Amino acid sequence: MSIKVEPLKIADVLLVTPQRFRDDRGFFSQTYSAAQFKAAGIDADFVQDNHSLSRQAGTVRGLHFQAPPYAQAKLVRVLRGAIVDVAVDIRKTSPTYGKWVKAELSAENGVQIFVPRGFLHGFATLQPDTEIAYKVDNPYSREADGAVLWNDSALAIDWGIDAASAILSEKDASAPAFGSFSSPF
Ligand SMILES: Cc1cn([C@H]2C[C@H](O)[C@@H](COP(=O)(O)OP(=O)(O)O[C@H]3O[C@@H](C)C(=O)[C@@H](O)[C@H]3O)O2)c(=O)[nH]c1=O
Repeated sequence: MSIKVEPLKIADVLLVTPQRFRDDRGFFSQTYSAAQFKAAGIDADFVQDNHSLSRQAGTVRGLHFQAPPYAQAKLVRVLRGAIVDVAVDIRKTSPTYGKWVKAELSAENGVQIFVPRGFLHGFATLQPDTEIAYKVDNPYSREADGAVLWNDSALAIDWGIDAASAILSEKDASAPAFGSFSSPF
């Protein structure tokens, strides 16, 4: 059993692809192994697993963060359908502050993304009935939960969907602009 780990352009954000053992029945895959992630230098003690379903293609969830002491690293994968997953660097001392990376994750490709603490995170669904599962290394806190506007022109994220028909929660649709956001990291 092995995992392939590839840094994205912001090198702390990683694509992790676990091996799939295929046979006539389908496949088997270890989607998370503490020992292997540790050996690969991925440093997170996950404490909560999340699962969400987005009914319509073009649903956007994000851009989200939890402020310290509830900051969360996330390990995201797709169970059904496909997403474009985006991470924005909001570490104030980082040379890539305000820059983003993205990756396509699908049930088919089995690719996972590791998003460290200190990033905004969001995704857009590319297929109907897309389900994702993700691990986080700090519990949910309603008070620490925050958002930045997903399609802010200052961030200029290429989501690869039709922005005019994107489906958002009320909270995400009215999230503050990046320019008026003060990063807690
Ligand atoms: C994220 C979360 C939400 N909730 C509740 C709060 C609310 O009533 C309901 C829906 O919450 P939200 O609208 O924030 O769900 P959602 O928009 O799916 O939020 C998620 O988006 C992605 C992009 C992330 O990165 C996650 O960390 C999380 O922020 O679920 C929990 O109880 N625990 C949790 O961990």
